[in-house]
Amino acid sequence: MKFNSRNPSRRRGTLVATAPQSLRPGALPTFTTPPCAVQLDSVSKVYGSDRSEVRALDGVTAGFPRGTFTAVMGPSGSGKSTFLNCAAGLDRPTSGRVVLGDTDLSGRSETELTELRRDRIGFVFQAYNLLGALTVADNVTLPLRLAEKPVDAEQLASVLAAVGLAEHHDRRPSQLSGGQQQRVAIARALINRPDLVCADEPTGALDSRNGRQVLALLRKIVDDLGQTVLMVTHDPVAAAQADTVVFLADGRLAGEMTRPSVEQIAERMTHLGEQ
Ligand SMILES: Nc1ncnc2c1ncn2[C@@H]1O[C@H](COP(=O)(O)OP(=O)(O)OP(=O)(O)O)[C@@H](O)[C@H]1O
Repeated sequence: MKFNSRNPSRRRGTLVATAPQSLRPGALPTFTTPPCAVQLDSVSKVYGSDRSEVRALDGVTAGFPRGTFTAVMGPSGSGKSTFLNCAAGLDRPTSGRVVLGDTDLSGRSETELTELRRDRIGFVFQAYNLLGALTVADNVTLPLRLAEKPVDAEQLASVLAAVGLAEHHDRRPSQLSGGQQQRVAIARALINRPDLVCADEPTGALDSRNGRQVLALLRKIVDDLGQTVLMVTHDPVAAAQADTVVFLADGRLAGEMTRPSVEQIAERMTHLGEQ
């Protein structure tokens, strides 16, 4: 397959290294399982000011090794979307830094961040965000065309085959089920062979059968293609597909679990909600 495996071995065990908080300025924490697709180093995000200030993230340090699948969970308002948005360069931390591969995102211009996101990060959203006027093939190759890169027919075919949509090349999104549309979105996220795939509630709009298929596909792109997936979810069933589940509470890391069961995740969430 041209869409090549970079990490066929499925990694388990400690995924997120929560480094000591007392880092010397400018130093990245030492992670036990390098290299990381993305690292957050003492990242805080504050919205508003003075009395309306909200500290959405509070000194979060975490690293996500390449070829791993991580779910981010926490109560509503705990900072999950802010965490994902900072990791993906969609939002700028108020302090701390985010390093994508070996690229520090701090101080980058909006244009540079836009290009980094376009070229190196794949996004999958709850609402699919496909363009209804375009065919499946044109939706999938849009990131390439926006970057003025050539569209390689073989690459397109292999990505569509990887998500099980080879037959639906010329269909419009309205001619597909919700699950199929989300698989188109995943193919679009993969077309650039990104360093990181960020998924925000990717099964939130799907019934359980389609949701299971999408989760199995996210698992497959990690196991077979060596992709790195960071997924925000409220759903313990979805999170149980991940190698590691990271919990947030009040903008801070509140622990992690390695290959937990649905029941273990649900129980942990119940206790987080009580805090
Ligand atoms: N643009 C913004 N302006 C002001 N406050 C914000 C903004 N975005 C998020 N917040 C606040 O930051 C905190 C964290 O929000 P965030 O959306 O990251 O949480 P979440 O865990 O993803 O929540 P949910 O599960 O409900 O989607 C919340 O208190 C939220 O109200």
